[in-house]
Amino acid sequence: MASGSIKSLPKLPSIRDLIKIYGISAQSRFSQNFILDRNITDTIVKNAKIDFDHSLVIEVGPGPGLLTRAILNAGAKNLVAVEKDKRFIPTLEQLQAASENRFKAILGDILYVDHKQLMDIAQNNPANKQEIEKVHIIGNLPFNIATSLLIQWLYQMEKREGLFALPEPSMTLMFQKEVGLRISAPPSAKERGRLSVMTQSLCEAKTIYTVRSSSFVPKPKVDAAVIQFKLLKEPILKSSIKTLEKIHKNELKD
Ligand SMILES: C[S@@+](CC[C@H](N)C(=O)[O-])C[C@H]1O[C@@H](n2cnc3c(N)ncnc32)[C@H](O)[C@@H]1O
Repeated sequence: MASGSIKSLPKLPSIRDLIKIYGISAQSRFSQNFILDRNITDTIVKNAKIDFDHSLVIEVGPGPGLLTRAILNAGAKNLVAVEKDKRFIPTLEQLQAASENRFKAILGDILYVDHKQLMDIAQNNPANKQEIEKVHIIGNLPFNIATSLLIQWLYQMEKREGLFALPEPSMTLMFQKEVGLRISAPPSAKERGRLSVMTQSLCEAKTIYTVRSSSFVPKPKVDAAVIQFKLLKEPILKSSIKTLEKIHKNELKD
């Protein structure tokens, strides 16, 4: 149920039915593993504790849109999603209409999308009545680009570029569990490695939920973990920018 003056979405066809109606089969080149259980998407959004009243929310890879529906039902006022597979655009446009302008989906690649374009869309959103005060990025990430995307964003966070120039950036992102464990590993953990150090030198990173592989359609080989990131007010290791720069330029392989 949405909070405040925001109305819940009207009754919509189920995601399973939409996938059938549009004849959409999951494509591995887009790392498509869908969540079709509403309890899981609702729990992810609840655990993300997003300040919907003041935040622009960006969703990566909405696909058929169950997580998107959960975000809107929880009260998002300004949600912009980037989806690379054009087969989902008609279903996302239906959701856009049902959301009374609170949601806009664009066709694009999250690795290359212009962050200024996302902010312009959000600022021109007729449902947006106030200044954007914060940004929250959320998504069940396509696993094949998840680590590169995180490294790109850490690099941008350190420089406060693009979306990360907005105040108080935070993120709720789903990774393969083993990657999530590395990202959030404390200093004494066996999973601790470069990804943990780079992430935690800039952000507080913690696992807020785990999802079994059997909850996805099609079922991937491994379970998933949802990690919450909050940018630290003062980065711990200022030298991490050098490592990030090298990785960003593909000079290092993780
Ligand atoms: C793991 S699925 C998640 C789908 C949906 N959010 C869910 O939770 O069921 C990843 C989604 O990201 C999309 N995607 C893959 N690569 C992308 C990219 N580079 N930019 C934006 N979206 C991408 C896929 O088409 C797919 O919809």
